[in-house]
Amino acid sequence: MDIIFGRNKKEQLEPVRARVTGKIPSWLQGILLRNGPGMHTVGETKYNHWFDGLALLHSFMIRDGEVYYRSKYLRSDTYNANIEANRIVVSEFGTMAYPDPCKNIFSKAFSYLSHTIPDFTDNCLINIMKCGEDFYATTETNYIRKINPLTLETLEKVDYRKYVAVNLATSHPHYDAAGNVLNIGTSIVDKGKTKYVIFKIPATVPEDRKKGPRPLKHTEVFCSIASCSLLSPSYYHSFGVTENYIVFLEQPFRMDILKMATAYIRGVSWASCLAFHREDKTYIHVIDQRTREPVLTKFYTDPMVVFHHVNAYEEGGCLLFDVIAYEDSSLYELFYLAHLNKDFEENSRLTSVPTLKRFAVPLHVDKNADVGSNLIKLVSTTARALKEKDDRIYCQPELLCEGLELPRINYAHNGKPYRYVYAAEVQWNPIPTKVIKYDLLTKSSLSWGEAHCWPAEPLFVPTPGAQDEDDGIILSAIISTDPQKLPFLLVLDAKTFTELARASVDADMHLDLHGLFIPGASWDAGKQTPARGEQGRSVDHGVAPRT
Ligand SMILES: CC1=C(/C=C/C(C)=C/C=C/C(C)=C/C=O)C(C)(C)CCC1
Ligand SMILES: [Fe+2]
Repeated sequence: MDIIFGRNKKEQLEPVRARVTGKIPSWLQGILLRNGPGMHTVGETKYNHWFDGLALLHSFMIRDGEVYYRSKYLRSDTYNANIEANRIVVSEFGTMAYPDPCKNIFSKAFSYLSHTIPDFTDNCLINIMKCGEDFYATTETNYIRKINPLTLETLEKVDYRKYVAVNLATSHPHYDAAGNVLNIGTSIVDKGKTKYVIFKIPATVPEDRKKGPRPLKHTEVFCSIASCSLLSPSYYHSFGVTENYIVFLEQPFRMDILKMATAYIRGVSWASCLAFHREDKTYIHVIDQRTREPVLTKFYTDPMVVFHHVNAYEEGGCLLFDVIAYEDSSLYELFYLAHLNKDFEENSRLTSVPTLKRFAVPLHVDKNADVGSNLIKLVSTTARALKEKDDRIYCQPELLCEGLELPRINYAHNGKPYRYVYAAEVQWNPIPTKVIKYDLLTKSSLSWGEAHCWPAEPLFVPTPGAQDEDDGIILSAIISTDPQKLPFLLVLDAKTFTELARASVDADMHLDLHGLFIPGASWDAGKQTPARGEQGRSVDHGVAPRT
């Protein structure tokens, strides 16, 4: 596993042509752009956690049946400072770093104090976000980094706090049909309050106002939700939207702000300030997009940890939402590199298996309904919502499928009824071995897997003019631990899950996290410039909004 997690990856600055076997559909033209951690050692220093690794962007440019690959480390301030010092000098999720070991006692004390309100990292390693015509590498702090999607060059550093009062924001924004971005972040003890702030970044802005980081300047707060606790807000990684609602889970996996404020002095990581409170509940917040107000009914469920929402939609007066849920926070524990690299099989067992669960929330609660009655009358789900005596509603999910993570859907169905989930198959071990397609209607699945192959998140790209939800292809970057096998871009028929093609790349590819597909875009492999003037003309976020 050291090959996958331990070793620093070499960037591939010059585009390298892949060896294609099979046939890539001729309509598939564009760039698959992805992000993930690629470097875990700087000089003599090592990160502790896989999510700490320095962001390595990579892209597969697909044109006329050919594929070109390139990769480049994000030149974040964090990357530059580390490389210059030849050691880790910026703290990440699982690693607390000390920039100035030789300073005298006074400057050390000052450094401690200035870290009380920490300046987080700009090592944006999780995902790629599209705002208007611009692309950003993202993590979960207040920083995002603009990038050139064609050359993978790092551009300006953007501090969300300039536009909206958030200290943290997710790497999983949603996009509406016009390409407007909807995201959620946490505002920590601002004016005596801790809240979750839902904000919107418009895809387009009026001509005369096009100055600065354009769409971001026009960010607006959509709605705020007060945190249950001032000093221990929930940690969350994503949220859900339907046509008219937003669903946000305030889960009992919480950040302890006082612990965070003293973490630097105590020499512990940010990760050690997160804890799962198995004695607490998970609160389900539902926001009406039309009024921009939270629905007043109190919905809750059992304690759980959710990283990825899959989809949400409305049916028969109910809001249904599907998530990958865990019974504890063991997933984050397992990604400590010490667990991943030694005795992999033994040390990397999850104590709870990721499970696809469907929740149903009644949108109109009958005040006269009996206490204990189930308010969900849908035939399509066994999920229940039980009325309690204080008018609170306890939601019991339907268990749909076990052993999957990194879910994606046909994004044209985001917020709407849907049938298929594409995901990586994981069982008791967090590293995916297969790509799967789960059919929510028939509760059956199809899968692709190969010995010594480790697939990344599968991404769905629709066939032009597609009729069926699964009319398209699946793209996944596969790395291999077989020294005889090169890493490759896998192209599957989304309907049948048969392999259409693979494009093997002679490069040091990393296991990545998330990304998107930019249809139509292409760079000239030789000149490294956009070809056909189609740069970022439209985008699929796994994929839909055509702006
Ligand atoms: C640096 C930093 C953070 C980073 C979190 C990261 C990097 C999370 C990655 C999560 C992933 C990849 C989940 C996949 O399911 C926090 C805790 C937000 C806050 C403190 C500073
Ligand atoms: Fe994620």
